[in-house]
Amino acid sequence: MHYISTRGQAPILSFSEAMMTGLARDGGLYVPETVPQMRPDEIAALASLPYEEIAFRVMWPYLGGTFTEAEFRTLLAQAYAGFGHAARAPLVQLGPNHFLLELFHGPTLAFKDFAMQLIGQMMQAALAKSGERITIVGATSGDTGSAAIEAFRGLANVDVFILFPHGRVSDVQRRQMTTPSEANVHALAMDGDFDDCQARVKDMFNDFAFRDGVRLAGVNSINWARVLAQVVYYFSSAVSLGAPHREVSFTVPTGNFGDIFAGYIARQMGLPIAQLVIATNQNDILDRAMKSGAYAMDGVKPSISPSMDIQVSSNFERVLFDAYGRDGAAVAALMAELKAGGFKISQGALEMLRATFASGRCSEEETLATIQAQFAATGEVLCPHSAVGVKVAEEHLGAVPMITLATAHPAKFPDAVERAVGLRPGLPPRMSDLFDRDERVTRVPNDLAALQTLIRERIAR
Ligand SMILES: Cc1ncc(COP(=O)(O)O)c(C=O)c1O
Ligand SMILES: N[C@@H](CCOP(=O)(O)O)C(=O)O
Repeated sequence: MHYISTRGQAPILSFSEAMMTGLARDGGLYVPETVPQMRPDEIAALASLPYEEIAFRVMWPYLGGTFTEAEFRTLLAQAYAGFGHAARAPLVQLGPNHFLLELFHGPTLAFKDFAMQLIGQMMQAALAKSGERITIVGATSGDTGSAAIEAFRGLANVDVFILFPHGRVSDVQRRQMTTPSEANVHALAMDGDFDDCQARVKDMFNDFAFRDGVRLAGVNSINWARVLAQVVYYFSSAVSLGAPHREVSFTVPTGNFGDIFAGYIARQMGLPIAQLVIATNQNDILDRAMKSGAYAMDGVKPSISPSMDIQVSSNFERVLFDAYGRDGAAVAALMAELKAGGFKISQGALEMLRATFASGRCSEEETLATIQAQFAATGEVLCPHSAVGVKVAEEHLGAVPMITLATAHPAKFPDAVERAVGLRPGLPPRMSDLFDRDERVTRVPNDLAALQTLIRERIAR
């Protein structure tokens, strides 16, 4: 199994190399050279298996001998042992043909734990073999950062630096990042928005002297292993509703396009997915791009679903690579245009995208109204991101069962939930002292050189 860059100019890597590399050296993202297929009988056999076994069968063909079967099963068991629900990703019914996939039962209460807990295990195992030390630098709009810190805190051979946009994450998200006391955790509150944080991380990867000097690793969804781990719950939920004998559709609250790209990969592998619906908040660049064919930036507007306040949707590059017939030069040209504000998607590529994805947008008022309506109708308390998904899914309901991804626990966004339903969702008991813990955070400018100096100094200590 080999991994190639979406821009066509970087070395071809194995799975373990791609996992430890993060961004490709030509600035692109790694994708599998060919997508492994699962036959209908293999998919049917997943029904009623434990989540970890489904994960094993879905992911194993991608690993190319990085681990033995026994090693990988152990890593999976360790990754999901800390989840607060036996099913890991339970499905609840919202309506006659509408289901909610609860992805917030992991240690930091967001879907990021599914991949981050496993990457933590896989990277540790790889580092134990190589004896290396790495520096993880990640960008977050709130959830990736807390999940990464939880997965890597206290490890002897890893420093983890997380850039988050100052003042633009919820108090719970910020405290999840700033209260761990381990010396290898570095929470950095940066001036700017998430796109700025993500751009600085990519700049660090594109500065080879820095990248090689600190042995930079990435745990954002630029890392293929993140996407791969998220493919699993598309299979687990679809088979529980009758796939492969019955088609299902998914609606995915979308920002950086990683989660829905995982659904796209599940479809490529053979899972019968009728529709993949992109759901955006008021930062609706993806919905506009799907409707108009123009990917045009118009500034990030802070919202009550802050984790999706994103304009530079990193993984869109991965699907563009396929939409442009895997032409790396064409993708590189589009990404160069994006730096100047946007690009026009070619007619052929747009047709491919529209054949695969539908899209919709949810305003702030609609988000609040959806939280309220779902609570009244079903008792389910949605986080604002999941509410964006539910609202857009409702516009796409039909004969095929629809699964909407619930990406975070409502307690991570208590202000928005309280505005909608008048009650403040509580954190699980293990986090009940989150607001009593001391915070440790460094305020940093949106300045590459200053960030690099800080990182070099911290890891030299
Ligand atoms: C709670 C929540 N929902 C949805 C998203 C969007 O996911 P993606 O960036 O993979 O599209 C994010 C951030 O990524 C998130 O944190
Ligand atoms: N919403 C994310 C943004 C980063 O996305 P990633 O999937 O690329 O790590 C967050 O919560 O940080």
